Amino acid sequence: MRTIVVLPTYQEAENIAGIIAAVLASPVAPDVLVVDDSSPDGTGDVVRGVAAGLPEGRVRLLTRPVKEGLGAAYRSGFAQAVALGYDAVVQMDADGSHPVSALVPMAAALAGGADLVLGSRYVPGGAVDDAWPWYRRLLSRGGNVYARVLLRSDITDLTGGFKMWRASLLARLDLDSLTAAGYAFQIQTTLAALELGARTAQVPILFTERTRGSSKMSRSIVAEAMVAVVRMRRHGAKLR
Ligand SMILES: Nc1nc2c(ncn2[C@@H]2O[C@H](COP(=O)(O)OP(=O)(O)O[C@H]3O[C@H](CO)[C@@H](O)[C@H](O)[C@@H]3O)[C@@H](O)[C@H]2O)c(=O)[nH]1
Repeated sequence: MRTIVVLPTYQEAENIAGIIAAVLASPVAPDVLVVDDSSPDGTGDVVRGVAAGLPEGRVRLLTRPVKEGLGAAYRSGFAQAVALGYDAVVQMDADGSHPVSALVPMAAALAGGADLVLGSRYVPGGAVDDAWPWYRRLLSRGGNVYARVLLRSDITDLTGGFKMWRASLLARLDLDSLTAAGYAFQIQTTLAALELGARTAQVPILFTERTRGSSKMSRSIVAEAMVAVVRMRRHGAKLR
């Protein structure tokens, strides 16, 4: 199953070479597409240097002119991944927070018939490491309970950012209508998949706090998610 891992980056120059190497070494043998919002720290240059030393197509870089949020980066990356004809598309953070080892059980779940496999911190065997600040744990847990109750979903980690998509499902999403800029995009895309009748599976993951660089989480991202979930409850994933 031809797989590509989409890595959104903003200021990940310290992390990106290591995460690319770990992904390429996975038994799933994925290619990589980095979606960089013109990071001023030279993330794009690091990616170009890594790609130059590899066979054509193993590592690709999609450069976007300005920082527009996680959702916009994934919309661009997913569209390109689908257009390139891959069978499976993975989304994950580029800071080492998501375990590359989970790609193997995720791929197995997809091969077993799931259309969307979510790496979950909140199923048996899943966890968040102690280094994650307490307020982030509280925000993550609270945000998931809030979203699950309002959206009546049994998906345990709606806000998580580590997922493997069957490309044919991703191609059916009207990505342009899923306009959340920040992390609400994670909830929005999973809800859109459920609205399409997607078969889902959850794989336990250990989420580990990044050791280099900084989170892009912000109050505006949290506020957007709070409002977006209420609108999704009323209108569905497309917010209208
Ligand atoms: N291209 C681009 N990439 C971005 C942007 N904002 C963040 N990213 C990238 O998205 C990934 C996650 O960003 P972080 O800022 O490190 O996320 P976090 O605080 O660790 O939040 C985690 O938890 C959220 C809620 O559970 C998740 O939604 C999120 O994906 C991530 O796993 C990183 O690779 C980061 O470079 C952006 O505006 N543009």
